[in-house]
Amino acid sequence: MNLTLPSLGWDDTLRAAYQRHDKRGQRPGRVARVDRGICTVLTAGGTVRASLSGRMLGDLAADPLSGPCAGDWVVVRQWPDDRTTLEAVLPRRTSIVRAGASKSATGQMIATNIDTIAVVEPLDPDPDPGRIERLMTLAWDSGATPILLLTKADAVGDPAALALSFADAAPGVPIIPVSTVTGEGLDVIAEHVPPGRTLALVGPSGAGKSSLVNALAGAEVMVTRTLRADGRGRHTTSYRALVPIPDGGVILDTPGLRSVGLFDRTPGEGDGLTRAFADVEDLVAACRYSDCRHETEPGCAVREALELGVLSARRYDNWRKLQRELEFERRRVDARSRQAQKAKARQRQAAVRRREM
Ligand SMILES: Nc1nc2c(ncn2[C@@H]2O[C@H](COP(=O)(O)OP(=O)(O)OP(=O)(O)O)[C@@H](O)[C@H]2O)c(=O)[nH]1
Ligand SMILES: [Zn+2]
Repeated sequence: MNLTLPSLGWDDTLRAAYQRHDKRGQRPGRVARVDRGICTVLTAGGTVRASLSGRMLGDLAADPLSGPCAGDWVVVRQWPDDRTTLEAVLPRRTSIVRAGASKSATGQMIATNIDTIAVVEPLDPDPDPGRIERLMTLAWDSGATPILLLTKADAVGDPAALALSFADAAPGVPIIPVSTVTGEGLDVIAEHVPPGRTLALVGPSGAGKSSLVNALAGAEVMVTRTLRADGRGRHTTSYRALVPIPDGGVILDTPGLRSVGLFDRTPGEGDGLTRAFADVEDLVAACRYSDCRHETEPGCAVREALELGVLSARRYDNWRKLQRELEFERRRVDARSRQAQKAKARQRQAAVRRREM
């Protein structure tokens, strides 16, 4: 099995974006991983390790999210002295950002250019619908198409019935019971990742993500052998980050992706929550008052659905909780960007004063 650029997702849009970078010594590639500023990039000519160009470093200082990240399509440049630098990041189709855990206002780019994002939840022990909803919010926000994988289907009596009972937690999303023991559902997952497409798995530790990656990759040994054949086999681990599915696309699997939480992609939008809770949003739209707080107001469609049991109290409570979390995150991000703006203004004033002296 050969890893070609098209099998990794290289297409006409990317080709067009690459055009202005198309010079001698430069070529496109896809980032498999980033370790302390060194990027492992898969190119048509093999795997290369690239450091950031001066301009990329400058861009990065101005906007931390502009830096290369696993999944990015990039331009690398080969220098006569055999150094390789990363010159540019091509436009991203989708991205997963983790809310800035500490100082940053912008958050951290975790993975990009994902087409299908699988929320992975085990059927055994009991699945947690709240966790599914949380990750669905993240999945919708990324711009990729979510699917829900209920793993360890072999460990429960009636996986199909169980899957149905979780339909509420993920409206509008394909729900696929899978087992790496019996192989159930693996072909269905593969259908969601045709050649050129990228799949990412998110879910709790122990949900069975590694087992799924191995089962989907199937021909893991073959991949390793191909790597050795091109003489650059020493970076085999890099392929753990972008794993090809035979006759299909690739799986992007990074440690960062495995531990994502909720985040706020674009301050002021929170679109993922709206989509993950499309049913609740529909109810809200049907409330008599547009500023309904769904407490004691007459004509409240949300309360009515709760009383009728159409909407579960659990799901409703989780929706409110995630809303509060996003609101908190948004305020935090706003405060940080205000601080950053003030700091910039002070720097500018100081510069002006220096010139005037
Ligand atoms: N019965 C059953 N067990 C499974 C299945 N898939 C995985 N397991 C078991 O579940 C455990 C966790 O599987 P992993 O694939 O390591 O889970 P993970 O999500 O990668 O966990 P992290 O690496 O911590 O993120 C292992 O003991 C697997 O053998 C399955 O389809 N059926
Ligand atoms: Zn209401």
